[in-house]
Amino acid sequence: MKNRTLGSILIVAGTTIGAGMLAMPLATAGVGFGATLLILILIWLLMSYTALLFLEVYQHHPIQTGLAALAKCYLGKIGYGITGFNMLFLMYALTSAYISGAGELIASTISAWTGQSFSSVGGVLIFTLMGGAVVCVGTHSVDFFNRILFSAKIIFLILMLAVMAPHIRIPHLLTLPLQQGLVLSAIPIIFTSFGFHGSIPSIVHYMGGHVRKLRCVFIVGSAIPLIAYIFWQLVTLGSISSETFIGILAQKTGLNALLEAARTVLNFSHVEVTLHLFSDFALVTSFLGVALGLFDYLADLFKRSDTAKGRFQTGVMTFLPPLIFALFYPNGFIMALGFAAIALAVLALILPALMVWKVRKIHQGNYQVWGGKPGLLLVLGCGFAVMGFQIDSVVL
Ligand SMILES: N[C@@H](Cc1ccccc1)C(=O)O
Repeated sequence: MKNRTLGSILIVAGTTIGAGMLAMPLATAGVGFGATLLILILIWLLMSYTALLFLEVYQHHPIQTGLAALAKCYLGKIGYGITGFNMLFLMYALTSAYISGAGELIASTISAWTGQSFSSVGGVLIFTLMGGAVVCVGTHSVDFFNRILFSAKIIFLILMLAVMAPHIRIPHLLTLPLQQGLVLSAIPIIFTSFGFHGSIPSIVHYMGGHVRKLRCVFIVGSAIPLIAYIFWQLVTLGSISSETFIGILAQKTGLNALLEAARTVLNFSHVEVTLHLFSDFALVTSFLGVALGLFDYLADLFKRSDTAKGRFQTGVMTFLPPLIFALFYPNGFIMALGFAAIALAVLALILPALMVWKVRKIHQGNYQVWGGKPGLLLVLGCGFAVMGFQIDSVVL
């Protein structure tokens, strides 16, 4: 059983650390390290708190119950519909982000190899065909690739932090926030980076619903990304001055801006290569997990058969909408991660707060998360605030 606890902690940390992390320095370039650190800690507290709220709900249900079924039980048909819609929206937005991010990386690699500029449209098509094929072939192939890539992601994360650490310059970390607006628009991206809540049902199931162990899994599993993100922000904001970063962001967008900043400032090829490889692994592992979830969800929703023809049809439904998004918005990586925050705010904040509100009226459970009604109201308020910040940054 001990192994399962450790395994679950790693699943939580592994699902959380992903492509959102790559967008973080781009979103916080003008925010300054101090403010970023505060936001990271607050969002971690919020996200681990709501994972515990889900646990409080689960103690009254069989461990195989899914999120939508829980919502139906406490929030009726409307709650069920809203949850299902937001799950789809979240998975589509994330898959779109991963496809456009990976397309950019592939295009920049091919350009560097051939010495000729290769458009990100080509990169997007190559990635969708390859990644889509792996997912359509089935869960076994995803599991196989994921194990290797997951280990590579963690190794390269540590390696990348180590090679970038000597380049930290303290004055860069002391820069104060430039504009309040930048802080607000960075929040949805950081928020998405702490998301893992879609995996809560499978982890509760895997751990047999053991509340004490699951508490540890969610707290420790989400604290590992917090530590990784703090170091990541230290090395990126510490080695690249915010003026340089903003200057580069004005010319280039998305992931290429991050790589370009590393190239101009750090000027060491091994740093750039490590950063590039980490980005590849982070994108691909996030993509496989989320795209497989979306594929299975659609297959179930539209009752597609498990034959080659049925899987092909589901594959088209899974990948065509994100592909169209990535083709229309070649630099849509950050934009799509921001949109994901809207659906995640519903699923990871508003939904658990409302469910626990109802649960406490109906049942007398053994396990009750600390904080009472003010805690739940605060979570609800944060949910609407995150949605508001994202909508605001799109509209302005
Ligand atoms: N945290 C993930 C995104 C994610 C959000 C919600 C659920 C699952 C995954 C990332 O950074 O890529």
